[in-house]
Amino acid sequence: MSTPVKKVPIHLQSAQNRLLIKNGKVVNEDDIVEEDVYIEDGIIKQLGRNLIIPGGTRVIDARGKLVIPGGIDPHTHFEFEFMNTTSVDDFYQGTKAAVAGGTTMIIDFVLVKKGESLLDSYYSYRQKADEKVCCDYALHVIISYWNDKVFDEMSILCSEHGVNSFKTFMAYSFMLNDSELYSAFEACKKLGAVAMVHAENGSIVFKNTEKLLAKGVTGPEGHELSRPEEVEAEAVNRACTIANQVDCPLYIVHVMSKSATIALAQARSRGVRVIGETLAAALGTDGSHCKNTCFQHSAGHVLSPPLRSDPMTPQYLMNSLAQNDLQLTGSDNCTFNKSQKEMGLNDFSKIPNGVNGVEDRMSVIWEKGVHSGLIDACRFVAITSTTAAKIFNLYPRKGCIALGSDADIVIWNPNKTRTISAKTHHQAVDFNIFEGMECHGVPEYVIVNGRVCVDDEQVKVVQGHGNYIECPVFPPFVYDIENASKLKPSDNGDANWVTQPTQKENDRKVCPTPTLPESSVSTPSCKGPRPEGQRNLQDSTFSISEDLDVARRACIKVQNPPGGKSSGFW
Ligand SMILES: NC(=O)NCCC(=O)O
Ligand SMILES: [Zn+2]
Repeated sequence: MSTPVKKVPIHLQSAQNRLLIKNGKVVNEDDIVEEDVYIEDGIIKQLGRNLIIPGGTRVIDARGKLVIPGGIDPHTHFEFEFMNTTSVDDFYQGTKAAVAGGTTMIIDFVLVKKGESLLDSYYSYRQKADEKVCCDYALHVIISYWNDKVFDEMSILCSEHGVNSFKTFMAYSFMLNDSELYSAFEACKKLGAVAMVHAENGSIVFKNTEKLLAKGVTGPEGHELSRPEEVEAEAVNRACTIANQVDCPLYIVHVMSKSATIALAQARSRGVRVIGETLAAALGTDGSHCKNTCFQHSAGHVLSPPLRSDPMTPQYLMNSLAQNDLQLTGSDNCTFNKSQKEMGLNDFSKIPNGVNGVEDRMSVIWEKGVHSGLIDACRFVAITSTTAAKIFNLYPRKGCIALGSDADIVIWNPNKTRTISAKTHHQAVDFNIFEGMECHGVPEYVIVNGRVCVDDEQVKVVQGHGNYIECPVFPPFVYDIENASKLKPSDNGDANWVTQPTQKENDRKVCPTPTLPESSVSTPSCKGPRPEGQRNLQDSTFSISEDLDVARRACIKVQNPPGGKSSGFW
């Protein structure tokens, strides 16, 4: 006989799904507004001061803190079968770590082995991920070979499965040649999908590797020697040329060097529609690990393209993000334990490529970008969340704090610090490339689809809480720039595209007509019966008193945040 579950009265059931974030500064990519955020059933339902909210709502006081859109990491490789092994962060541990660090959505890559079906590979990823993910996720699909059937399957993935992006490789054994890249980009253009590319000249890497090994260079230092900056920059330039020939917008993953950034910026200035992503790894570490004589340490930093030995690279990349020469950041989280890295003990080309970053990306970018004064909080939001949402056609559902948007929100305390360590991180991997880095900026609360999954720094994720998110084709921000620039989140909670409101309408949204003081409409308790074994998800302390005048005074829209406004991505 199964255990009976007590029924909860309907009004108490929904109280568990209500949340009010009070007194914080809401940061979007284009402004900072002092306003409260009311969430119900996973959706942002009200914004402003002195909101009328139902009794029993949990209240989180965000005074002195920033309320930002949850991070979107557009580049992870969880349980990725690669270089004769499998990455150790799976969809549970990987998304748990993501949430712990303030990322509320990830986009992973479906590995399609040469000759295998794209659809079958997609189904197998869905099967692996759906039951494990702690936050929402979407999927890019890898194109590792080319023929007509590949196009047919791409088309089905786009029309029936919400895939709107395909990644090609110019390196590794599954790289495409130029004519295959041409066909793959042409296909993306036809389908309205985002073409993505890993840009390194794989043929040169192969020849260099042979030469280095023959000369007896077998240690991890051989990794960067075999893939120097110009090998990355050449591929960036070639990929831009091919994409431009077929008039296909292009997304270059993990731009890791000055030379590659310059090649990308030059292409952009010629009018090529190319988007550049860089990594937390490249912004937070430099190539100094190459000089380390400890194999584990050096091998732990091996990824492709490599971290660069030029120590100015991280700052150069951050400046490029500030100036919009690069547009967004990912982690490329693809983690291997020390024992797996040892597969390359006698041959650097056998060290599984990949590092961590999904948990620490937000903190590292805050530290190196905002705390160091190179970017403002708005640009931080753009490069960690909003731009990814726009590119993959999820905006304004994701990537912003607006009426009708998903309640994927982080309460960010810029005054707290934490020190990164493999001993305390939530990832499965036994190494952390940011070990010992002190970061200002701590995600104190992380709300995923309306549920508090980091609660006063305590991680309380639920396996399977995340959903697969379908990404529609033809993202306006990639394919229809003129119209996209007129679009913004709706004012009525519909999360649909609407034209820009007038300033008056905007002010109304920001400062709704003051109503009764909150203390007179809220119930100072949310405790009540709940089903056996089920916690009230939104239980917490409740602040009763709030002075109306203070609340009114606090309703200030910051039009020009310090450090300047952030810009668009073309
Ligand atoms: N980047 C890396 O070294 N590993 C993951 C696979 C890839 O994206 O190249
Ligand atoms: Zn990758």
